[in-house]
Amino acid sequence: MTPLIEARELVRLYPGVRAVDGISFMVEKGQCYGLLGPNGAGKTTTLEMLEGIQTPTSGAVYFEGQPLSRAHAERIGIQFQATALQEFQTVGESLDMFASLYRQSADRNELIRLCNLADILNRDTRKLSGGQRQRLLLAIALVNEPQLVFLDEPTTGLDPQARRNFWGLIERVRRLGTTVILTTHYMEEAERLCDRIAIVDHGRIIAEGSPEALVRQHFPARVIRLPDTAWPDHASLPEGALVGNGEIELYAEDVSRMLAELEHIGADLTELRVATPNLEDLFLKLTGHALRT
Ligand SMILES: Nc1ncnc2c1ncn2[C@@H]1O[C@H](COP(=O)(O)OP(=O)(O)OP(=O)(O)O)[C@@H](O)[C@H]1O
Repeated sequence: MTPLIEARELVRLYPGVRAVDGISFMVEKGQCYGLLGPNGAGKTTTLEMLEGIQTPTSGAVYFEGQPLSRAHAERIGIQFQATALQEFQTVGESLDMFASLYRQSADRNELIRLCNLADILNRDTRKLSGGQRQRLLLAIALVNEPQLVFLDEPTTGLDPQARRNFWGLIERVRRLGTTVILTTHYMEEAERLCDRIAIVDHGRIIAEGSPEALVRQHFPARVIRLPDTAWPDHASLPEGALVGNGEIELYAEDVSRMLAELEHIGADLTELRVATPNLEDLFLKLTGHALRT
């Protein structure tokens, strides 16, 4: 199947900076694809090349197998990090103004319902909370009923509740069949929303795949911890076990089997914990530095 959009060997140079250094990936119709990486990794620059806003220094973007052109602009929607909303406009007026820029526009009432804007339609756009502003910016990105919507760090700066609400909204947009490409530096966001992610660092993709598969591939073993007092005196510790700070740490690729063995030797499992590595751990492992630096 032809991917909806494809980045092929994208490079973007600025004076003294290789902002994007050879990025390739494909996004299928209906997928949610995430570019995950720290500040300055090259996510926004990559997105802007996919959107047609920036010209690659080399490489190319293909939309349904064709080189990206102006004709594709009608089929994409963009939620910018900081779209300058017009002053002295209400939410409703702002929506109408953006809708008037396109030949085809979404049903107004459906868009208002989808993005939960009914209660703030008459509010001045300067008086919106962070979450309300992001909802309006998303509605604006969807105003032309795009097949593909780009969200650049859509929840940066939102409080945890507003972030979760926004995730619910993106899930609704996906259920309508819209393809989503987003950038984020929240691994929880990528894990929750994305079918596939590319981990970007220094302008390159250092790992790509579904969040679960990436974590499984790089961390086949789960960490099992239990207090050292829980270990029966007669039993010897398995190879590779670590003891310290009053705890025993064991590694298991098959957690159920390890639990059965522990039960068999008579270990006290009351305070046992199983730690599951996440994308943050993966990022640290791959790059040697934390995601939020
Ligand atoms: N117009 C520009 N001129 C010069 N350098 C730029 C320009 N835009 C971006 N850069 C540099 O390119 C690199 C990648 O920036 P980019 O904004 O794409 O990263 P990012 O991953 O989106 O970061 P953030 O999460 O902060 O938005 C950075 O080093 C940045 O300083």
